[in-house]
Amino acid sequence: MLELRDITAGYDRRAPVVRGVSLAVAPGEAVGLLGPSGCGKSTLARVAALLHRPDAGTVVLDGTPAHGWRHRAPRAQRTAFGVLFQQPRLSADPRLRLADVIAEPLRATGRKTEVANRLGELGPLVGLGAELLTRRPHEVSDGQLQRACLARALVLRPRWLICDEMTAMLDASTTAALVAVVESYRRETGAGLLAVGHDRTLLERWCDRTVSWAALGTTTGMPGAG
Ligand SMILES: Nc1ncnc2c1ncn2[C@@H]1O[C@H](COP(=O)(O)OP(=O)(O)OP(=O)(O)O)[C@@H](O)[C@H]1O
Repeated sequence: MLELRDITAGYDRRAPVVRGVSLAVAPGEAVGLLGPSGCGKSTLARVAALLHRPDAGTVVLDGTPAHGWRHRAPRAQRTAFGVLFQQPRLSADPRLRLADVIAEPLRATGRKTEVANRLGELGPLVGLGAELLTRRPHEVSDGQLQRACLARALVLRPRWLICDEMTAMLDASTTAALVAVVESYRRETGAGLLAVGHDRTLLERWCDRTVSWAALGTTTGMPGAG
């Protein structure tokens, strides 16, 4: 179970963007979080993935409260998450070939020996052929780069996927392809999903249940901003 308990978070302690929000995702469950631009969804998604320390509240992973954030999170907790962001160009090192973007988490956790195998599995799964895997981010489209970022998110076989507007800049067919990859991974592994976005149709079709930001708690959300 991934539990967010009474989370308050933001960038200025005097004016948090997330206030007293609670949300739980059961193992294998897909939860959509729907809200307007600027309300704080991404901030909450980053808290859930242990990438942003909340000002107050607790993230509980399978009964164990998280204490460290980012690189200070225990490896077992950090690697339990695969995270996919809206803008792949901000999250992929521009100097790396796509194969190395995908393999980065394996190398960072001392699992170099698995690189060739995992690339052989994940490249075809996300629709990236051998030639594309040799290119750098500036030599591929946003959709191709997002496919690589999805493969990177899956490479350590996470128990939880956090997708923050992962398809916002993609066309309908790439969106469908990436959602299908996530769903086949979840069927195979039983991973849970928190998908954040503002596209109600997509989230309702994709997820077991969809909650709206307004129903989650008291926030200082700024509808229409951002
Ligand atoms: N690094 C930051 N420093 C300061 N303020 C930030 C930072 N990141 C986000 N914010 C502010 O926090 C608020 C919530 O941002 P957040 O990205 O969580 O919203 P969101 O609901 O995901 O929006 P969108 O759908 O537009 O991505 C916004 O008002 C935003 O300007």
